[in-house]
Amino acid sequence: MGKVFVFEHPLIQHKLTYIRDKSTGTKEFRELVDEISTLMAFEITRDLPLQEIEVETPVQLAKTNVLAGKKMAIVPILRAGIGMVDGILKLIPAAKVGHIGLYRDPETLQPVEYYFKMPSDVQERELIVVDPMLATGGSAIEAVNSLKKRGAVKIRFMCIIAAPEGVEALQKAHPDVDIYIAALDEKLNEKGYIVPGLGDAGDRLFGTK
Ligand SMILES: O=P(O)(O)OC[C@H]1O[C@H](OP(=O)(O)OP(=O)(O)O)[C@H](O)[C@@H]1O
Ligand SMILES: O=c1cc[nH]c(=O)[nH]1
Ligand SMILES: [Mg+2]
Repeated sequence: MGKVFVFEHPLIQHKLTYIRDKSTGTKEFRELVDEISTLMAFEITRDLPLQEIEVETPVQLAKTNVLAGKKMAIVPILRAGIGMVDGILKLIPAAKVGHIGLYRDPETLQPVEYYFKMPSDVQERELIVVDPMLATGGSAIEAVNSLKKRGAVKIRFMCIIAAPEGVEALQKAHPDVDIYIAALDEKLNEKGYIVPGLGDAGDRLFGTK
């Protein structure tokens, strides 16, 4: 079963409060999503492998660590996932970026894929699929299905707010995928929105409502 990590860092929790607030406008919402994504990237990279090298300090030779150069890619689910990419790239600047276009049909809540473009070596990369919202889990499950179809094997999923229903569904469909969350909310409402949530992440990021 995939592990679930909830990032309870005070800075993340503080910023989350302001993206939930309906009076927060597009500019500030976008900036906060960017900042939260950077903070989450700091937490998610805790297990990156290191290798020991030697450098000469002004005093003497020191054995010290550098990143071992893991191949990574960030995979935003369009549209809303785009809002998380730059914040993550600030900490992992060499990561490649693949895009999956998916929208959730408002009636059926089923995901509809309209775009897919990955780095050519996707099979070798460690992938972090990102989307601010994990609601029913349909979009995340479909995104991971599409990646696995192209041979991806190392996949993690990172979102800002998740509903318990979505976490359970994603764990069941893809038990090999660990899930990283800033806030695990109460439930879904009858329209499939996360409660209390923050509303429609894509609309709030891009000002389309
Ligand atoms: O877990 P689910 O029930 O599938 O819902 C979550 C999905 O819904 C939202 O996207 P939306 O369909 O609104 O598309 P958008 O990003 O273009 O606004 C959100 O960004 C997720 O991708
Ligand atoms: O609460 C929700 C659920 C799905 N998608 C969103 O953007 N928000
Ligand atoms: Mg949306």
